[in-house]
Amino acid sequence: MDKVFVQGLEVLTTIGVYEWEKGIRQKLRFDLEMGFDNHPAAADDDIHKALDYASLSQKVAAYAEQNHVELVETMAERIAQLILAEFPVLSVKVRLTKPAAVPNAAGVGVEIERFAAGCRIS
Ligand SMILES: Nc1nc2c(c(=O)[nH]1)N=C([C@H](O)[C@@H](O)CO)CN2
Repeated sequence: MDKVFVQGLEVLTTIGVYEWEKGIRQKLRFDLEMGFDNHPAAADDDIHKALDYASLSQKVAAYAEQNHVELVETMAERIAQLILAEFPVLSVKVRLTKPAAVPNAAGVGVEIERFAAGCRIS
């Protein structure tokens, strides 16, 4: 399956389990990979037939900045559902890193993969 990806999309937002985290903004890094048929866009050299990674990145960043949750799991799930709802993708993989959460770790986080209805390959 063809892919369109967004690597290292950084967003500042309020996220965390602990009280001290609810009054600050922390950096999140999104790595996104969407299953999408790139052939029609390539055949016609037409952005309207492509999955516009700029528009997708803007929507993901705006959502993450404006919506505050406790868990990275929750944010990753909501971002996956947002992409599936708003873009004609077959699948989406969301890797969400919280770079400064654990001292001496370069990053911690989660990775999930979700599929559009009827697109699950087992
Ligand atoms: N599986 C998770 N573990 C933890 C999370 C989380 O979102 N998912 N969050 C925290 C705290 O918010 C942490 O990031 C603060 O340093 C702890 N564990």
